Amino acid sequence: MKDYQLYINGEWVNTPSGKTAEVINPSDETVVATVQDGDANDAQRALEAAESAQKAWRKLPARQRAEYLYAFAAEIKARKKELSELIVKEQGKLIGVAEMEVEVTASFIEYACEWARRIEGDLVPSDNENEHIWIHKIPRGVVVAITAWNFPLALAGRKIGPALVAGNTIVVKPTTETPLSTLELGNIASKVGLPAGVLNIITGPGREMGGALVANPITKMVTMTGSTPVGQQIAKSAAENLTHVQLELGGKAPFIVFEDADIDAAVDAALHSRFDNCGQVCTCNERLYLHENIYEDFMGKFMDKVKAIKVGNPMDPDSEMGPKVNAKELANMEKLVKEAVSEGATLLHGGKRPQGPQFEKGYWFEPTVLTDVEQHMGIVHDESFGPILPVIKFKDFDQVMGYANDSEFGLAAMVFTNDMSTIMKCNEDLEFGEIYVNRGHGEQHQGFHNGYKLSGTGGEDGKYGFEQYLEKKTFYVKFKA
Ligand SMILES: NC(=O)C1=CN([C@@H]2O[C@H](COP(=O)(O)OP(=O)(O)OC[C@H]3O[C@@H](n4cnc5c(N)ncnc54)[C@H](OP(=O)(O)O)[C@@H]3O)[C@@H](O)[C@H]2O)C=CC1
Ligand SMILES: O=C(O)[C@@H](O)[C@@H]1OC[C@H](O)[C@H]1O
Repeated sequence: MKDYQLYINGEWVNTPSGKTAEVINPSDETVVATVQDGDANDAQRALEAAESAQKAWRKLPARQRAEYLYAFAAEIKARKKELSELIVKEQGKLIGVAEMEVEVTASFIEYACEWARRIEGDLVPSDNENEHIWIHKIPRGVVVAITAWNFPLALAGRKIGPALVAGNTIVVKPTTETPLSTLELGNIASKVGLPAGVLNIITGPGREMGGALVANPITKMVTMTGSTPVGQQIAKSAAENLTHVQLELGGKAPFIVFEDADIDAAVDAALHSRFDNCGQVCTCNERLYLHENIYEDFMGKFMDKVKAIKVGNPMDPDSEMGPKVNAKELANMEKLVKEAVSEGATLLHGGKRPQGPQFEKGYWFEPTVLTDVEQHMGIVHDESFGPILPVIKFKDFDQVMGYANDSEFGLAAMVFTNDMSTIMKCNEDLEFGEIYVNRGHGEQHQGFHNGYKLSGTGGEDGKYGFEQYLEKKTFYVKFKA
């Protein structure tokens, strides 16, 4: 079993307290590895290393910074087998999906590298004679990245790439649940010769270490992916130094199937957008709205597929759904189902740990479908972030728009219809940052992953996500007295 350390200033070091934390395999509750249980002092050390390294890193031509990151991405791909198996062990993701996650991590970084020659400012005419206005794009300084457990490596790459290409340096604090694949990026940084201090990776409890990273005046930007309550805490703390924040938080995506939809396509998309990665994706189909005239047809086809989902060992290529990430999340699944039934919902399928000796250990939960659900019920408003799907009938466009927007979240929505007028009205009326039409969820790097309301602020990916990592500096240049 490996005992990981902190990666600070290009070296592997222990936290002075000597405290460690265990990382548990969600499939069988065995200990995968230990990590340092770091604290605020380690946060300070990492921030100082990043601050010192940024002075030289920012002076490199962006193209040279990108060369380092292209090599970094290539090494991630070269270690695909090791990294994907580590992701399965720490998070319980299916091996095939973990392999995709490794590819996506490299791809996030390669996409960021494409911006190296596109960090463009403005040359603006002045109202004064013999004067120019120059607006430069410059790096912010030291970035703190705090990540969640559902795509641990990809979420880290999504932030490391743009942060470093833009000329910042970074301190990454992965979640305590799934830190291992992110820590391996320290070995990759050393392998490709990334200058010491440019990338730092530290582990420790979010409240203490994460809180210390956010509150420190060395930190010039915090980019965080995680829950809304923690994101709100980070925003409050960052306000003390007016630190720039980029928050990707919770969601409660509606999946709306209109009467004229392609039912077979909608069934397939609704299934994968709910149950892939055991429902642990921020843009998951968290509530299914079906027009009353296609309800029976849709549900007949949909339930056949739900019942056929093979829950099992994520290392088995035939498995179609693995476990929840930890005991706390599993308990929350059981709580949400119990509450929904007590409010009058019908448990149509699932709702409990699957039967069998292979499921006695681990955090297993069956694919679950709830019907006879009313819009006021808690399951329609509280994010499950797991394999639970409430289903609601609707009569017309206005009713379902009201249902969909009746949420404190505004990250993603999915809509199935072949009517262009309906699509355009959805574009007008839906209060979500990311809308998928006639397909399931799944962002692309050149888009913009942007949450409204309590789903976040700032957004990431694409041109607008890259811009978050840059500050502007304006010069008024009088070139003749
Ligand atoms: N919008 C998006 O793109 C995504 C959103 N999410 C959301 O994340 C949630 C699940 O992920 P989960 O990891 O449980 O989220 P959490 O909010 O619990 O944790 C996210 C990160 O924040 C850290 N943290 C916790 N408290 C603080 C604090 N006070 N200050 C600074 N950092 C802190 C955690 O550290 P530690 O774990 O060590 O406590 C972790 O690294 C779901 O709500 C899901 O919707 C998930 C993925 C993508
Ligand atoms: O954060 C999420 O859950 C999604 O944005 C997910 O993270 C990395 C993958 O590329 C996305 O599907």
